[in-house]
Amino acid sequence: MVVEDDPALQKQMRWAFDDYETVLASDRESAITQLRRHEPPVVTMDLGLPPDPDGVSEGFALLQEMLSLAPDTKVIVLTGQHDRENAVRAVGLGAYDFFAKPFEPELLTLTIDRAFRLYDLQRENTRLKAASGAALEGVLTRDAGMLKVCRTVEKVASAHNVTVALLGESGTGKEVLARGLHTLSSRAKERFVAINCAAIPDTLLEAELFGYEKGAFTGAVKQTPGKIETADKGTLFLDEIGDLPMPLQAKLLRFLQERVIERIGGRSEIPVDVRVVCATHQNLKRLIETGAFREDLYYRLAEIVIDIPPLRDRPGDASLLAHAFVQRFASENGRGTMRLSDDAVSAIEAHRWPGNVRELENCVKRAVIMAEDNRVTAEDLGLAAPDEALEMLNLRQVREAAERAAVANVLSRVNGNIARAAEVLGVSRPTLYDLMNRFGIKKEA
Ligand SMILES: Nc1ncnc2c1ncn2[C@@H]1O[C@H](COP(=O)(O)OP(=O)(O)OP(=O)(O)O)[C@@H](O)[C@H]1O
Repeated sequence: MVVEDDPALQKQMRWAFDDYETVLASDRESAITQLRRHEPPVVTMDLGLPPDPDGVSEGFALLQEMLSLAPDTKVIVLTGQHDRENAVRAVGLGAYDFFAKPFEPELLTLTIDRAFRLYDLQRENTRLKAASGAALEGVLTRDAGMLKVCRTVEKVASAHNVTVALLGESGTGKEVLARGLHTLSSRAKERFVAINCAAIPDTLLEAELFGYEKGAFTGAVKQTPGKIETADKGTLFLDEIGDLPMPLQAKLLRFLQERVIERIGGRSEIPVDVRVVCATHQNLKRLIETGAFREDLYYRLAEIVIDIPPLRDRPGDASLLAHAFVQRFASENGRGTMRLSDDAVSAIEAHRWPGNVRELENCVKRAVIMAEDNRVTAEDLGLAAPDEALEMLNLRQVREAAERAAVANVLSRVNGNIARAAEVLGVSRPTLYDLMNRFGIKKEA
């Protein structure tokens, strides 16, 4: 798409880019309409657009609107000569590149070619990721919320000193994500050391975390480094951090501030370089209110907070995971190929899974052993088969329901304005009328 308000220049650009299919727009409104309708991979845009052709306010407003509607679009901003400031600002906002006017068409074409290539590669990458089902090593999901969590983990991984708090119900995959984070980080070659603060008695936890010198207490027969020290250069995963007793909270806070530890009974300070990832199913904010968790420690631990959705809020994931677990346990148990019956899949999708992925994993493990033949039924899983027939869920029906909801929603938001609704939905007015007819939606309703 070429966004340019000067008709002569518009024509010249269309001619210069005749290798591409080009759509034109001359102001913000028409550009957004075209963006919605054609989803152009690459956009060139002038910053000076009416009603502010000599300023940049309209151009920047359009740039931001386009990138929030279609973040993958590669936008090349055309600026005035020597207008470095606006060029840098545009790239800072997410523009792909900038070019000073007047431009040489051959040079701009090279940049456009590159933008197309990048767009295609990113598309392919997204497609491959979706196809393999592996959003992050060890993490299976197709749910948008969970995929977003994975993207956040990927981003945070490269900031190798930032502490991360993973919050979510039991069994949602906090440890899997912590391991994924470690594997993607520059610390991947070093150790990933996990410790469950709830599983170790308070009296032993300090020794476990900080280590001890020989003779520090009865039974301390030899010098022993703690988990923090063992994780040096790597990642320390503190699971169930909400269960850390108060005195140890103070000690952990001191470590996070100073980055040195002292073993129990030791005299020297040992510097340790670790990234700390912690997790809990508890509500830390509430623990802080009741005085059970230190607020200052929370802010040290939770530089980045990642909320993990429970399995019941990830539509489709339960059956995706169940199919994968069936394959894994069938081959581990030497049962060849096994599959889930239709009623089993329906029952899995209908169940609420209070214990999340762990509960599902255990349920499938047991069912694979219990199954009479190579089919795992709802009964093997110990779940009631819901009445809902599988045929109810065909794609056409789902698509139609989604289309109907979108049309109705947009129409009510634009107060029945057909032209505006068609624009937002990226369809022509006749198409919108067809859709309304088909779904029996009235303009006024
Ligand atoms: N998205 C996923 N894909 C594949 N396996 C998963 C996924 N999420 C969790 N699992 C598996 O489910 C089990 C529980 O996951 P994990 O131990 O990471 O949960 P958790 O949130 O740390 O649980 P807890 O709070 O009880 O410690 C593990 O066996 C893990 O391998």
